[in-house]
Amino acid sequence: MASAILAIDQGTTSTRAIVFDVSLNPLATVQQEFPQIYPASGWVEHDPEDIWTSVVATSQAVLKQAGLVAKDIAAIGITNQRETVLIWDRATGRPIHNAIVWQDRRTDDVCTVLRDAGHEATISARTGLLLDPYFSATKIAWLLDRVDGARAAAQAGRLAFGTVDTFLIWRLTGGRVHATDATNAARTLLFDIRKGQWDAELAELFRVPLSLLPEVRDCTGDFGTTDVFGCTIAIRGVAGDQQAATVGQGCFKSGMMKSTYGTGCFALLNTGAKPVTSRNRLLTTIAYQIDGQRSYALEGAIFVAGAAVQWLRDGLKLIASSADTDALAARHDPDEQLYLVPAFVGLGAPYWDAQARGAIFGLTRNSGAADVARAVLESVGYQTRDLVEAMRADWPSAAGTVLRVDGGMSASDAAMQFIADIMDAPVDRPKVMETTALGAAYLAGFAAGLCPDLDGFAATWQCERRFEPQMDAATRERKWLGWRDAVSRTLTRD
Ligand SMILES: Nc1ncnc2c1ncn2[C@@H]1O[C@H](COP(=O)(O)OP(=O)(O)O)[C@@H](O)[C@H]1O
Ligand SMILES: O=P(O)(O)OC[C@H](O)CO
Repeated sequence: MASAILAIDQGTTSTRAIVFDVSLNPLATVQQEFPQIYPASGWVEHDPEDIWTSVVATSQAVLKQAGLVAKDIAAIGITNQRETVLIWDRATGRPIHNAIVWQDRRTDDVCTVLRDAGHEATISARTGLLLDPYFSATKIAWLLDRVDGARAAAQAGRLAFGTVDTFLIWRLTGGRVHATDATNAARTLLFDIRKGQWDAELAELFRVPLSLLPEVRDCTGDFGTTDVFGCTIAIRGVAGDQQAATVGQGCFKSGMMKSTYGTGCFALLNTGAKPVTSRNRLLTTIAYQIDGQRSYALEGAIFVAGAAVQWLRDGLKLIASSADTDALAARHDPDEQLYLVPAFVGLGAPYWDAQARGAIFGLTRNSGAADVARAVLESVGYQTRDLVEAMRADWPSAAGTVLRVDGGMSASDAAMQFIADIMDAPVDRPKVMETTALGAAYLAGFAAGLCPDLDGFAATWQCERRFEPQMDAATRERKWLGWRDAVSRTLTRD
């Protein structure tokens, strides 16, 4: 009898496949990085075939590593980098262009035009999002306008759009299923998060034909079956990666919050069955949808967290591996106070300034590599506090909330300690750090009738380490004011 669940976590810089047993213990993990393509300043693309081959290769390898075969897999869960746009030919399955990645800023001018025309309030009220190139809609229109013949082909119904989940489902099912889940749909700027359906007026405003869009299902929906791995396996769980991490962290009660430190950093605060409108430029999003019931979250999205560590490694070549960051930063001079504002692709929440660019402040002749590394780690803490302050202002009952952390960069003890220090609040790191994949596996396992209900699953969450705040109040305040000043100097608009 099938006794395991395969989670596919298709992230921004790498794809992971993880096999869990039905008690949701991880049995094996295989990870593969794939190339980032930077065709112009502020542009970021992925080759869809790199995404696809990395998914197939890691899934096959993880089965082998766990000593399993395809018929041992009861269900597949898929979780993915969100907002990233793919368009493909329905007849051939061939993408018409590289994927335009969520970090890509090429459609900033379109967003400015729409904002100046006064559309942002309506768009925000319906989608919970803001007019920023981060989201999918303007990227879809860019592809339709810039790829030869694409708009005509779309109008003739020959093309399909999808975020990465949808593309993978299409490929895995051999083109039989064109579907997404509500959490991914909620990131497109085309989805009414209160009604739970595509919004025809927004589709017209963004010039996206409705015929391109996938069907929207529950996170625990039926997404068809795949024969790619040697026998027929059901795809039963789908969620955007930040929402999957919210599930994997067991943040099901209103007031619970998680923050994931991968390429970027995304904090989600569960606000329950009713969407909360932010007055502080946070996003309102769908946390998960099960049996047609939506739970909502306030989200703070930061574009650069671990990506700044990658910059230390690949750009500045100060470290050989991301894991070396803490050791280098530990050698920093406490009298040096550098601030790195990592606005490499603009700034996300709560600033939303696509034109801002990164800067380092406070350099002296004594500043060295260790000080820069320390500034990278601290930048993640400052940005987290930016988000949490905005959340507390929007939703005062968030005040006593403990932050549950995960993602590749949560392995950095120094970064996690600094987050606790600068927020003056405890930070909990779970035993299972692969919470994104765990969330996808749980959704698939629950849908397949193998896993307990939400409360039963939440009760299994275990803390690996709690980081308690240790910084004195005066230092915290001084550092915080320095960060606010540094950010204000990088902003290009109020
Ligand atoms: N020990 C570490 N210290 C600091 N950063 C780390 C560490 N390990 C991984 N990272 C960073 O975490 C990020 C990868 O996290 P991951 O969750 O895999 O991201 P994504 O899903 O966005 O691809 C990379 O940017 C990497 O530099
Ligand atoms: O792939 P990650 O973990 O960097 O997450 C990316 C987010 O989903 C973008 O919104």
